[in-house]
Amino acid sequence: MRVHGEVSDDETVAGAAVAGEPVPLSPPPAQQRLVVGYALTKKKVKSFLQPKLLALARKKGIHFVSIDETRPLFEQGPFDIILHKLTSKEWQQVLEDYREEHPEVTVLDPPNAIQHLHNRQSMLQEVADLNLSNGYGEVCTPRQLVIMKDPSSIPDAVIKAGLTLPLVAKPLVVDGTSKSHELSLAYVEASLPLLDPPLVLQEFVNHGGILFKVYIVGETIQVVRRFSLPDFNTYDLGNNDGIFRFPRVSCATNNAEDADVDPCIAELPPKPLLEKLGKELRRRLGLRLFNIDMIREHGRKDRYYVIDINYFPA
Ligand SMILES: Nc1ncnc2c1ncn2[C@@H]1O[C@H](COP(=O)(O)OP(=O)(O)OP(=O)(O)O)[C@@H](O)[C@H]1O
Ligand SMILES: O=P(O)(O)O[C@H]1[C@H](O)[C@@H](O)[C@H](OP(=O)(O)O)[C@@H](OP(=O)(O)O)[C@H]1O
Ligand SMILES: [Mg+2]
Ligand SMILES: [Mg+2]
Repeated sequence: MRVHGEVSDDETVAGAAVAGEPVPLSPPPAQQRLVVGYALTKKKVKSFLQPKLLALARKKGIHFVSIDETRPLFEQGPFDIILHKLTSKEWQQVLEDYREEHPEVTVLDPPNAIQHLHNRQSMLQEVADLNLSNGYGEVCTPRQLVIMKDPSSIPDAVIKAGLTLPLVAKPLVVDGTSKSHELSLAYVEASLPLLDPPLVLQEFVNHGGILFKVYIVGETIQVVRRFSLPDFNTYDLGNNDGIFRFPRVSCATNNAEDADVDPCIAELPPKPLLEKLGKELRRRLGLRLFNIDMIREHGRKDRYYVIDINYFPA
Protein backbone atom coordinates (compact mmCIF):
# COMPACT_ATOMS: atom_id res chain seq x y z
CA MET A 1 0.00 0.00 0.00
CA ARG A 2 1.51 3.36 -0.99
CA VAL A 3 0.25 6.22 1.06
CA HIS A 4 0.65 9.91 0.27
CA GLY A 5 4.04 11.20 1.45
CA GLU A 6 5.21 7.89 2.94
CA VAL A 7 7.74 5.21 2.05
CA SER A 8 6.16 1.79 2.44
CA ASP A 9 7.69 -1.11 4.37
CA ASP A 10 7.94 -3.04 1.08
CA GLU A 11 10.31 -0.40 -0.26
CA THR A 12 12.47 -0.66 2.87
CA VAL A 13 12.88 -4.43 2.42
CA ALA A 14 13.64 -4.03 -1.31
CA GLY A 15 16.18 -1.33 -0.44
CA ALA A 16 17.97 -3.66 1.99
CA ALA A 17 18.22 -6.41 -0.68
CA VAL A 18 19.71 -4.00 -3.21
CA ALA A 19 22.28 -2.90 -0.61
CA GLY A 20 23.37 -6.54 -0.26
CA GLU A 21 22.08 -7.01 3.28
CA PRO A 22 20.75 -10.46 4.22
CA VAL A 23 17.06 -10.84 3.44
CA PRO A 24 15.10 -13.25 5.69
CA LEU A 25 14.05 -16.42 3.87
CA SER A 26 10.66 -16.62 5.48
CA PRO A 27 8.56 -13.48 5.77
CA PRO A 28 8.77 -11.69 9.16
CA PRO A 29 5.85 -12.29 11.54
CA ALA A 30 2.88 -10.34 10.32
CA GLN A 31 2.69 -7.01 12.13
CA GLN A 32 -0.43 -4.93 12.01
CA ARG A 33 0.16 -1.81 9.94
CA LEU A 34 -1.70 1.22 11.14
CA VAL A 35 -1.90 4.45 9.17
CA VAL A 36 -2.52 7.64 11.14
CA GLY A 37 -3.39 10.62 8.96
CA TYR A 38 -2.68 13.89 10.73
CA ALA A 39 -3.99 17.40 10.15
CA LEU A 40 -2.10 19.71 12.48
CA THR A 41 -0.59 23.18 12.41
CA LYS A 42 3.13 23.47 11.59
CA LYS A 43 3.76 24.40 15.24
CA LYS A 44 1.95 21.31 16.45
CA VAL A 45 3.75 19.01 14.01
CA LYS A 46 7.04 20.35 15.38
CA SER A 47 6.10 19.93 19.04
CA PHE A 48 4.27 16.60 18.75
CA LEU A 49 5.67 14.58 15.86
CA GLN A 50 9.22 14.48 17.13
CA PRO A 51 11.72 12.04 15.56
CA LYS A 52 11.75 9.87 18.70
CA LEU A 53 7.99 9.41 18.58
CA LEU A 54 8.01 8.70 14.84
CA ALA A 55 10.77 6.10 15.24
CA LEU A 56 9.00 4.36 18.13
CA ALA A 57 5.70 4.37 16.24
CA ARG A 58 7.31 2.96 13.11
CA LYS A 59 8.77 0.10 15.14
CA LYS A 60 5.26 -0.73 16.25
CA GLY A 61 3.93 -0.56 12.70
CA ILE A 62 2.29 2.85 13.14
CA HIS A 63 2.85 5.24 10.24
CA PHE A 64 2.07 8.94 10.41
CA VAL A 65 0.99 10.50 7.13
CA SER A 66 0.40 14.20 6.57
CA ILE A 67 -3.08 15.17 5.36
CA ASP A 68 -3.26 17.98 2.83
CA GLU A 69 -6.39 19.94 3.85
CA THR A 70 -6.46 21.71 0.49
CA ARG A 71 -7.15 18.38 -1.29
CA PRO A 72 -10.28 16.23 -0.95
CA LEU A 73 -9.88 13.78 1.94
CA PHE A 74 -11.28 10.83 -0.06
CA GLU A 75 -8.37 11.17 -2.52
CA GLN A 76 -5.93 10.60 0.34
CA GLY A 77 -5.36 7.65 2.61
CA PRO A 78 -6.70 5.10 3.28
CA PHE A 79 -6.37 5.87 6.96
CA ASP A 80 -7.08 3.80 10.05
CA ILE A 81 -7.04 6.85 12.31
CA ILE A 82 -7.27 10.59 11.71
CA LEU A 83 -5.57 12.76 14.30
CA HIS A 84 -6.34 16.45 14.01
CA LYS A 85 -6.28 19.85 15.66
CA LEU A 86 -7.40 22.48 13.18
CA THR A 87 -10.15 24.88 14.11
CA SER A 88 -11.65 26.15 10.84
CA LYS A 89 -15.36 25.54 10.18
CA GLU A 90 -14.50 24.19 6.71
CA TRP A 91 -12.20 21.52 8.15
CA GLN A 92 -14.81 20.49 10.70
CA GLN A 93 -17.36 20.01 7.93
CA VAL A 94 -14.91 18.01 5.79
CA LEU A 95 -14.27 15.71 8.75
CA GLU A 96 -17.95 15.33 9.66
CA ASP A 97 -18.72 14.31 6.04
CA TYR A 98 -15.76 11.91 6.05
CA ARG A 99 -16.91 10.30 9.31
CA GLU A 100 -20.30 9.62 7.81
CA GLU A 101 -18.82 8.01 4.72
CA HIS A 102 -16.08 6.14 6.58
CA PRO A 103 -17.41 4.89 9.92
CA GLU A 104 -14.53 2.35 9.92
CA VAL A 105 -11.99 5.18 10.41
CA THR A 106 -11.35 6.39 13.96
CA VAL A 107 -11.45 10.18 14.00
CA LEU A 108 -9.56 11.45 17.03
CA ASP A 109 -11.70 13.15 18.09
CA PRO A 110 -15.16 14.07 16.68
CA PRO A 111 -15.13 17.77 15.68
CA ASN A 112 -18.38 18.60 17.50
CA ALA A 113 -17.02 17.17 20.77
CA ILE A 114 -13.83 19.22 20.42
CA GLN A 115 -15.90 22.30 19.64
CA HIS A 116 -17.47 22.01 23.08
CA LEU A 117 -14.05 22.88 24.59
CA HIS A 118 -13.69 26.01 22.48
CA ASN A 119 -16.03 27.92 24.74
CA ARG A 120 -14.96 28.46 28.34
CA GLN A 121 -18.56 28.30 29.53
CA SER A 122 -19.47 24.96 27.96
CA MET A 123 -16.04 23.38 28.62
CA LEU A 124 -16.66 23.09 32.38
CA GLN A 125 -20.34 22.13 32.20
CA GLU A 126 -19.73 18.36 32.40
CA VAL A 127 -17.47 18.78 35.43
CA ALA A 128 -20.18 20.79 37.19
CA ASP A 129 -22.89 18.26 36.22
CA LEU A 130 -20.75 15.38 37.43
CA ASN A 131 -20.81 16.66 41.02
CA LEU A 132 -17.97 14.32 41.88
CA SER A 133 -17.50 13.82 45.59
CA ASN A 134 -16.27 10.65 47.25
CA GLY A 135 -13.96 9.46 50.01
CA TYR A 136 -10.96 10.84 48.08
CA GLY A 137 -12.23 14.38 47.70
CA GLU A 138 -14.61 16.60 45.77
CA VAL A 139 -14.18 18.12 42.34
CA CYS A 140 -15.90 21.44 41.63
CA THR A 141 -15.71 24.32 39.18
CA PRO A 142 -15.22 27.93 40.28
CA ARG A 143 -18.36 30.06 40.23
CA GLN A 144 -18.43 31.98 37.00
CA LEU A 145 -20.39 34.40 34.88
CA VAL A 146 -20.46 35.04 31.13
CA ILE A 147 -20.37 38.63 29.87
CA MET A 148 -21.21 38.93 26.19
CA LYS A 149 -21.04 42.72 25.74
CA ASP A 150 -21.35 46.13 27.43
CA PRO A 151 -18.43 46.35 29.89
CA SER A 152 -20.25 49.07 31.86
CA SER A 153 -22.81 46.47 32.97
CA ILE A 154 -20.17 44.20 34.54
CA PRO A 155 -20.16 45.57 38.13
CA ASP A 156 -23.95 45.10 38.44
CA ALA A 157 -23.84 41.67 36.81
CA VAL A 158 -21.13 40.57 39.24
CA ILE A 159 -23.07 41.77 42.27
CA LYS A 160 -26.28 40.18 40.98
CA ALA A 161 -24.52 36.85 40.47
CA GLY A 162 -23.01 37.09 43.96
CA LEU A 163 -19.43 36.61 42.72
CA THR A 164 -16.58 37.60 45.02
CA LEU A 165 -13.50 39.51 43.83
CA PRO A 166 -10.80 38.86 42.72
CA LEU A 167 -12.05 37.46 39.42
CA VAL A 168 -10.08 35.85 36.63
CA ALA A 169 -11.23 37.31 33.31
CA LYS A 170 -10.84 34.85 30.43
CA PRO A 171 -11.73 35.34 26.74
CA LEU A 172 -14.93 33.35 26.17
CA VAL A 173 -13.75 31.63 23.01
CA VAL A 174 -10.59 29.53 22.83
CA ASP A 175 -9.63 29.37 19.17
CA GLY A 176 -5.91 28.57 19.21
CA THR A 177 -4.88 32.24 18.99
CA SER A 178 -2.58 33.75 21.60
CA LYS A 179 -5.26 36.38 22.28
CA SER A 180 -7.59 33.68 23.59
CA HIS A 181 -4.96 32.96 26.29
CA GLU A 182 -4.61 36.60 27.43
CA LEU A 183 -6.09 36.49 30.92
CA SER A 184 -6.27 39.02 33.72
CA LEU A 185 -7.13 39.26 37.38
CA ALA A 186 -9.62 41.98 38.29
CA TYR A 187 -9.47 42.78 41.98
CA VAL A 188 -11.34 46.07 42.45
CA GLU A 189 -14.93 46.67 41.41
CA ALA A 190 -14.09 49.94 39.66
CA SER A 191 -11.77 48.08 37.28
CA LEU A 192 -14.50 45.78 35.94
CA PRO A 193 -15.74 48.14 33.15
CA LEU A 194 -12.19 48.12 31.77
CA LEU A 195 -12.54 44.47 30.81
CA ASP A 196 -13.11 43.43 27.22
CA PRO A 197 -16.11 41.10 26.57
CA PRO A 198 -17.02 38.52 25.44
CA LEU A 199 -15.49 36.84 28.46
CA VAL A 200 -15.93 34.52 31.39
CA LEU A 201 -15.43 35.95 34.87
CA GLN A 202 -14.35 33.22 37.23
CA GLU A 203 -13.79 33.43 40.97
CA PHE A 204 -10.11 33.20 41.82
CA VAL A 205 -9.31 30.24 44.07
CA ASN A 206 -6.16 30.39 46.23
CA HIS A 207 -4.20 27.20 45.61
CA GLY A 208 -0.64 27.80 46.78
CA GLY A 209 0.69 28.56 43.29
CA ILE A 210 0.76 24.97 42.02
CA LEU A 211 -1.47 23.55 39.29
CA PHE A 212 -1.97 19.94 38.28
CA LYS A 213 -2.05 19.14 34.56
CA VAL A 214 -3.94 15.89 34.20
CA TYR A 215 -3.45 14.32 30.77
CA ILE A 216 -6.02 11.87 29.47
CA VAL A 217 -4.93 9.64 26.58
CA GLY A 218 -7.65 7.05 26.17
CA GLU A 219 -7.60 5.03 29.36
CA THR A 220 -4.18 6.30 30.41
CA ILE A 221 -3.85 9.17 32.89
CA GLN A 222 -0.69 11.16 33.62
CA VAL A 223 -0.42 14.06 36.00
CA VAL A 224 2.31 16.70 36.33
CA ARG A 225 2.81 19.82 38.45
CA ARG A 226 3.26 23.29 37.04
CA PHE A 227 3.71 26.71 38.62
CA SER A 228 0.56 28.78 38.66
CA LEU A 229 -0.67 32.14 39.96
CA PRO A 230 0.33 32.70 43.60
CA ASP A 231 -2.27 33.16 46.33
CA PHE A 232 -3.97 36.53 46.19
CA ASN A 233 -2.64 37.88 49.51
CA THR A 234 0.95 37.71 48.16
CA TYR A 235 0.51 40.23 45.29
CA ASP A 236 2.10 43.65 45.21
CA LEU A 237 -0.88 45.58 43.90
CA GLY A 238 0.32 49.17 44.26
CA ASN A 239 0.21 51.58 41.36
CA ASN A 240 -2.08 50.03 38.80
CA ASP A 241 -5.64 50.12 37.50
CA GLY A 242 -7.01 47.23 39.55
CA ILE A 243 -6.33 44.71 36.82
CA PHE A 244 -3.35 42.41 36.82
CA ARG A 245 -2.72 41.13 33.29
CA PHE A 246 -0.83 37.91 33.02
CA PRO A 247 0.57 35.85 30.13
CA ARG A 248 0.55 32.02 30.02
CA VAL A 249 1.57 31.40 33.62
CA SER A 250 1.30 27.62 33.53
CA CYS A 251 2.99 26.94 30.19
CA ALA A 252 5.31 23.96 29.66
CA THR A 253 8.43 25.88 30.73
CA ASN A 254 6.84 26.42 34.16
CA ASN A 255 7.40 22.82 35.18
CA ALA A 256 7.27 22.43 38.97
CA GLU A 257 7.96 18.70 39.19
CA ASP A 258 11.12 19.09 41.25
CA ALA A 259 10.32 22.40 42.90
CA ASP A 260 10.89 22.87 46.60
CA VAL A 261 7.25 23.43 47.58
CA ASP A 262 5.34 22.73 50.81
CA PRO A 263 4.35 19.02 50.50
CA CYS A 264 0.72 19.87 51.37
CA ILE A 265 0.60 22.03 48.24
CA ALA A 266 2.69 19.80 45.99
CA GLU A 267 0.98 16.49 46.82
CA LEU A 268 -0.70 15.11 43.70
CA PRO A 269 -4.48 14.58 43.73
CA PRO A 270 -5.42 11.00 44.74
CA LYS A 271 -5.17 8.57 41.82
CA PRO A 272 -8.65 7.02 42.35
CA LEU A 273 -10.20 10.51 42.20
CA LEU A 274 -8.39 11.29 38.95
CA GLU A 275 -9.31 7.92 37.49
CA LYS A 276 -12.98 8.48 38.23
CA LEU A 277 -12.85 12.05 36.89
CA GLY A 278 -10.97 10.99 33.75
CA LYS A 279 -13.30 8.10 33.02
CA GLU A 280 -16.46 10.17 33.49
CA LEU A 281 -15.21 13.11 31.46
CA ARG A 282 -14.02 10.88 28.65
CA ARG A 283 -17.53 9.49 28.40
CA ARG A 284 -19.42 12.74 28.91
CA LEU A 285 -17.23 14.81 26.59
CA GLY A 286 -16.87 12.04 24.00
CA LEU A 287 -13.13 12.74 23.80
CA ARG A 288 -10.03 10.56 24.16
CA LEU A 289 -7.25 13.11 24.03
CA PHE A 290 -7.39 16.06 26.37
CA ASN A 291 -6.04 17.59 29.54
CA ILE A 292 -7.70 18.88 32.68
CA ASP A 293 -6.14 21.79 34.61
CA MET A 294 -6.86 21.22 38.29
CA ILE A 295 -6.02 23.14 41.45
CA ARG A 296 -6.49 22.25 45.12
CA GLU A 297 -7.94 24.98 47.33
CA HIS A 298 -5.20 26.14 49.68
CA GLY A 299 -5.90 24.87 53.19
CA ARG A 300 -8.53 22.34 51.99
CA LYS A 301 -6.92 18.94 51.63
CA ASP A 302 -9.67 17.45 49.53
CA ARG A 303 -11.36 20.21 47.54
CA TYR A 304 -10.30 20.43 43.91
CA TYR A 305 -11.35 22.82 41.16
CA VAL A 306 -11.18 22.19 37.44
CA ILE A 307 -10.38 25.56 35.85
CA ASP A 308 -9.61 24.63 32.24
CA ILE A 309 -9.82 21.73 29.77
CA ASN A 310 -7.65 21.67 26.64
CA TYR A 311 -7.98 19.44 23.62
CA PHE A 312 -4.86 17.50 22.56
CA PRO A 313 -2.23 19.66 24.27
CA ALA A 314 1.38 19.20 23.25
N1 LIG B 1 -10.25 30.26 38.90
C1 LIG B 1 -8.93 30.34 39.02
N2 LIG B 1 -8.36 30.42 40.25
C2 LIG B 1 -7.02 30.52 40.38
N3 LIG B 1 -6.16 30.56 39.35
C3 LIG B 1 -6.66 30.47 38.11
C4 LIG B 1 -8.07 30.34 37.89
N4 LIG B 1 -8.27 30.28 36.57
C5 LIG B 1 -7.07 30.35 35.99
N5 LIG B 1 -6.09 30.47 36.90
C6 LIG B 1 -4.66 30.61 36.62
O1 LIG B 1 -4.52 31.13 35.32
C7 LIG B 1 -3.87 30.21 34.45
C8 LIG B 1 -4.49 30.26 33.09
O2 LIG B 1 -5.86 29.93 33.16
P1 LIG B 1 -6.50 28.89 32.15
O3 LIG B 1 -5.82 27.59 32.33
O4 LIG B 1 -7.96 28.93 32.32
O5 LIG B 1 -6.09 29.57 30.78
P2 LIG B 1 -5.69 28.99 29.37
O6 LIG B 1 -5.23 30.13 28.56
O7 LIG B 1 -6.82 28.23 28.81
O8 LIG B 1 -4.46 28.03 29.70
P3 LIG B 1 -3.84 26.82 28.81
O9 LIG B 1 -2.53 27.30 28.34
O10 LIG B 1 -3.73 25.71 29.81
O11 LIG B 1 -4.83 26.53 27.74
C9 LIG B 1 -4.00 28.87 35.15
O12 LIG B 1 -2.98 28.00 34.76
C10 LIG B 1 -3.91 29.28 36.60
O13 LIG B 1 -2.57 29.56 36.94
O1 LIG C 1 2.24 22.97 26.41
P1 LIG C 1 0.98 23.06 27.20
O2 LIG C 1 1.01 23.87 28.44
O3 LIG C 1 0.35 21.74 27.44
O4 LIG C 1 0.09 24.00 26.34
C1 LIG C 1 -0.98 23.67 25.54
C2 LIG C 1 -2.17 24.50 26.02
O5 LIG C 1 -2.56 24.03 27.27
C3 LIG C 1 -3.30 24.43 25.06
O6 LIG C 1 -4.33 25.27 25.49
C4 LIG C 1 -2.87 24.84 23.66
O7 LIG C 1 -3.90 24.70 22.78
P2 LIG C 1 -4.83 25.88 22.23
O8 LIG C 1 -3.96 27.06 21.89
O9 LIG C 1 -5.50 25.25 21.05
O10 LIG C 1 -5.76 26.17 23.35
C5 LIG C 1 -1.76 23.94 23.19
O11 LIG C 1 -1.39 24.40 21.92
P3 LIG C 1 -0.90 23.49 20.73
O12 LIG C 1 -2.04 22.61 20.30
O13 LIG C 1 -0.56 24.49 19.72
O14 LIG C 1 0.24 22.68 21.25
C6 LIG C 1 -0.58 23.93 24.09
O15 LIG C 1 0.07 25.16 24.00
MG1 LIG D 1 -4.98 26.11 31.40
MG1 LIG E 1 -6.84 26.30 28.08
